[in-house]
Amino acid sequence: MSRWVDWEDSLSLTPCSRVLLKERNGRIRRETLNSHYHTLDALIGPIISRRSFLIPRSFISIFRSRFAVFCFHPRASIGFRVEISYCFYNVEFGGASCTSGGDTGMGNYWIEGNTSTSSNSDEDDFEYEKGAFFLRHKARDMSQSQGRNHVGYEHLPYFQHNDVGLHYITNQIFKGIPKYVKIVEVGARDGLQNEKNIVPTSVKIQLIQRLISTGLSVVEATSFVSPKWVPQLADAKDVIEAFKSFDSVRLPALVPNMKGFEAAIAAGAKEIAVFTSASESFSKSNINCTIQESLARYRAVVSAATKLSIPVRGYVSCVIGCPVDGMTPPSKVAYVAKELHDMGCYEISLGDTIGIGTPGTVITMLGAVMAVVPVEKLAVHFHDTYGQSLPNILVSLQMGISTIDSSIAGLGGCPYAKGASGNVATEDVVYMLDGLGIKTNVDLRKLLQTGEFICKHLGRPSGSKAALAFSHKN
Ligand SMILES: CC(C)(COP(=O)([O-])OP(=O)([O-])OC[C@H]1O[C@@H](n2cnc3c(N)ncnc32)[C@H](O)[C@@H]1OP(=O)([O-])[O-])[C@@H](O)C(=O)NCCC(=O)NCCSC(=O)C[C@@](C)(O)CC(=O)[O-]
Repeated sequence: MSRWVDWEDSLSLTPCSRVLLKERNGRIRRETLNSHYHTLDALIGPIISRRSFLIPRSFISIFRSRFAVFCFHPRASIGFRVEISYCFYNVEFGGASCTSGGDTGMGNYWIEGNTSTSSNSDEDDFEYEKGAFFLRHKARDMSQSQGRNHVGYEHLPYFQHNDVGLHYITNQIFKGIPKYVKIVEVGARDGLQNEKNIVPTSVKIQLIQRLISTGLSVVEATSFVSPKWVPQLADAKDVIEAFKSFDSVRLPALVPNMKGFEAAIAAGAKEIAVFTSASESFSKSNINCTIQESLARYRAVVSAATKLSIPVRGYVSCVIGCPVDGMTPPSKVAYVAKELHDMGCYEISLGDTIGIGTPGTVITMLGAVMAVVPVEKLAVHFHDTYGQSLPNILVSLQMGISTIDSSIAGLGGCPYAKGASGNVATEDVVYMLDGLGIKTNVDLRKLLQTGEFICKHLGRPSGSKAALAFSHKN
């Protein structure tokens, strides 16, 4: 009752499956899985990574060796045997050898536990029934509704490469990168606020619905700012009201003062964001007050929100530089971030509003902020003016940041920041994170379809490089 399978074959081991690890010296170690594994490389990588005897170089040599893996059904002691001839993407690390613990490089693995066929049906389904909306779809229904020219994305080889083992591999180089990243989608607010032509409220609502359906857990919905300053978001009340009874996803709204806060609460907002700057000139041009005045305003807003148990996110703009004041001292960013943190903001998003940051300047800025605000309370918010967003995100991940703001199709820009271009595209961020083996719970395929949807409405190509590349392949 055994069969041979290739190492690329689907495995689908569930949490609590037990793995017996047999070393060449005959010693058997028992491991209990704490995650799902669908491929052997995903399984073996994390197991090895937990073992103190392993160093990265020996990891490579292990993967060049042959493995025998036996999988047993838990209730019957029968199973299948897997023999893996592992060539690690042709990567050669010359002279690699195992060190302490000795002889594990040619080890065998025996696996016992639940082997089950995996079902993707959960991923394909999305279903919600709340407030003014009633949606009950399969993802493909949504795709069909986008018309004949809709890009399918189903057959892209990319989608086969997302697994946990990848994180183990990338973590060898990018030490300490998080296993999970929370993406804060800002397309419906930051993405649209700069649009000249007013986007119909129904389109904004549809955009938010689609963004939710991709798996995003935070979708910034709108701003309760002066409609004279930002006419595009004058329908904030209608947008928030449409999602009044949504509980599963967080839909924060920006507020610049108490007036905005009260309007947001009246409309049914369950989370808000306040925004200030590390540059005096930008503060003046964006919210018509000094940094200190804005902080005083926000203390009142955060205090009122806290009484209602409304979480408040804080933004600091111009964390690298300002079009008027020039480069921003990192100490100034740290000061403003700490003020927001101390007044009760649960998370501080650091915005490179005009997108001039490079990994070098980002490291310096983050270093200063992390000295005064815990890293788990920080998010990064990059605009892609100089094409530096992804390297900036990568370096932020290495520094321990695990919350990233991004905008569908790379939409965006601040109307009060000359030279500010679009935000980093969510599609590009998810593509990179997937490629690093970092979990986001976001379905790239649905994201691409959502980007296509909004770009069609805006009548322009996507600002996402990944979206453009995928659409050319179809
Ligand atoms: C802050 C204000 C209101 C001050 O604007 P002001 O003109 O100094 O305010 P005011 O108190 O003198 O009031 C003037 C008028 O605005 C009204 N007003 C006053 N407050 C509100 C309100 N909340 N909602 C609606 N209306 C409001 C108020 O009632 C009055 O109406 P009037 O009597 O003339 O008819 C204005 O400057 C403003 O709305 N600014 C917002 C600008 C903005 O939205 N910028 C983009 C967001 S920030 C960003 O994009 C950066 C970020 C977050 O993404 C991160 C990054 O990339 O860096």
